[in-house]
Amino acid sequence: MPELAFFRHGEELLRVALADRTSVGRAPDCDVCLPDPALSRLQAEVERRGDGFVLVDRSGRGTRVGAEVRSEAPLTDGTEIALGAWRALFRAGPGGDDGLTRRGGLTALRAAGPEPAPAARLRIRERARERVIDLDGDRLVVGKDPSADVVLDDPFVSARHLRLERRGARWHLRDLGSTNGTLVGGLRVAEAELAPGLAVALGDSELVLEGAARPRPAEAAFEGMISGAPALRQLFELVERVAPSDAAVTILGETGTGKELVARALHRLSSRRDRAFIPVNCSAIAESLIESELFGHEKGAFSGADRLRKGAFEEADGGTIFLDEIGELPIDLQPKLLRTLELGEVKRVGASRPLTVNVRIVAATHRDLQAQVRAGKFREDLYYRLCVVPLTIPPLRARAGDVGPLAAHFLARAAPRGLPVRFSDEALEKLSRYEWPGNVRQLKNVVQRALLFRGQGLVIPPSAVTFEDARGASAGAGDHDTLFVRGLTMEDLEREAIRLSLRRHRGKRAAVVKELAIAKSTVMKRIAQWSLQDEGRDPALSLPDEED
Ligand SMILES: Nc1ncnc2c1ncn2[C@@H]1O[C@H](COP(=O)(O)OP(=O)(O)OP(=O)(O)O)[C@@H](O)[C@H]1O
Repeated sequence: MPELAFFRHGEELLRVALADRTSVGRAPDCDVCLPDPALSRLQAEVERRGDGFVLVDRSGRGTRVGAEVRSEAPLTDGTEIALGAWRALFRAGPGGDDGLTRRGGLTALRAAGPEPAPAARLRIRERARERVIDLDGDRLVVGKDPSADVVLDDPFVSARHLRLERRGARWHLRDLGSTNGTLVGGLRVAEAELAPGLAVALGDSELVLEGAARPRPAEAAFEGMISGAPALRQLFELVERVAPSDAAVTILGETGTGKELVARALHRLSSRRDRAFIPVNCSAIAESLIESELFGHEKGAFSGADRLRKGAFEEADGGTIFLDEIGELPIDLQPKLLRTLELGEVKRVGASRPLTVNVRIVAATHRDLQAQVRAGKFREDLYYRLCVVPLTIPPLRARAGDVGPLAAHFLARAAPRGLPVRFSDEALEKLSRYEWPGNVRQLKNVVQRALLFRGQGLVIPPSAVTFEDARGASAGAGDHDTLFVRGLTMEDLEREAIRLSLRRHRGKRAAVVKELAIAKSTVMKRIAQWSLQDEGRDPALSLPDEED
């Protein structure tokens, strides 16, 4: 179910499931009341529109969504909303019945059957009295009425004030329309997931959940990344450790292993998280344009440069630049990048003076960079500057056990709303025997195709699981501009064409419309239909219509 997760000082304090309309503001009658003087009484509302959610500012001053202050903004998975000292993160749909659950800061595989619920207790503070009860059942009502499961002798508590409900290993609370409201961590809430240790205030009384599963703050940063494999979990821990520093990180791994997801997690876990994350794919830009793409150009610097253009480094100032496919960076440009790394300076093409920038560099490559150095294609000094912290993502074939959970995850995301499709045991077997040259990206494509090929049934047979030729639809190095058509439907092709174009143009819809010569309304419709909103851009800064 779509939800907003609320963070204060980096700690996730509560989650609120989104109804058709959820109000957020300072006033006590908001669904989520944030007692923050920087906010209006009614700051914003999150409204369901069609299949998606939109944030509508009600303060008249705009609400910060991602990097910009907006009066209205569609929300995509991972979009951040700044609310005074609070941050809210929109999650389109947390792992539910796809066999996955989040634990220990990461999305982790549930071994078999439902996640065992840790023994939870409820500490009840009522004026001078304090007691602790075990939460044995699945739900209980708290109120003044003698029929309530927990009866409070408090004149400011309503007869049936709130309900606590267990969902898997977690506890949710719902205010039952109480007169004086329910406050969690100082927020007035209608419905929220409870973090253990956090006080729930009702009237003059307080409830504290103890001993239940606690979501860790880093969880949001790895949003969308699935793994039960020990190697990947160790990597996640390393990411958490190096993220706060400004050290240059290079992520090594085959194509489609999730290098960009890790780069985004590094950014989200750093103090730069509220600034820009700018991805640049060095293999997707013509060699003649890379310098201006990275460093910008002055007006008139070359023919066609009819206006000044800031480069990616300037755009990323204060934030993070992600140099994907760094192994493809032309050798003659490498000294310029080295200079930027050493001095924090960039010089626009055609400029006489450099500019100072403060950018954290995260690079990635599927190539063996050391071999590139030996072959004279990559400068050794640049290699050492970039690889201060090398992070290696193992290929999918080396992560036994990840294929099943990932397939279930992608299936749940791709299946029409509420359709309980699943892979047959034979289909799963076929998936787990495959070598996955295109790694997780290829698996995602295979799952989407299997869904289309399954016919009418709810159980996907092995015949619907088809693989592309050895290189795969997206499996080759630097093949973002190439489509392999064998086994693809027209719909697959259209989706891939739009997806690749979005990646090439860093998510800019107007550029996609121009490049593909498709009507803007069609492009927007397809992006929504196939959930491509995040392609080519940082979801946290996702502002779909703004730049067009
Ligand atoms: N562990 C994971 N859990 C869920 N999705 C994943 C995971 N790893 C990768 N993906 C998905 O696989 C696709 C490829 O990931 P990503 O673009 O980060 O790979 P990459 O290594 O940067 O690829 P390339 O080298 O081709 O740029 C994306 O759709 C991403 O969301």
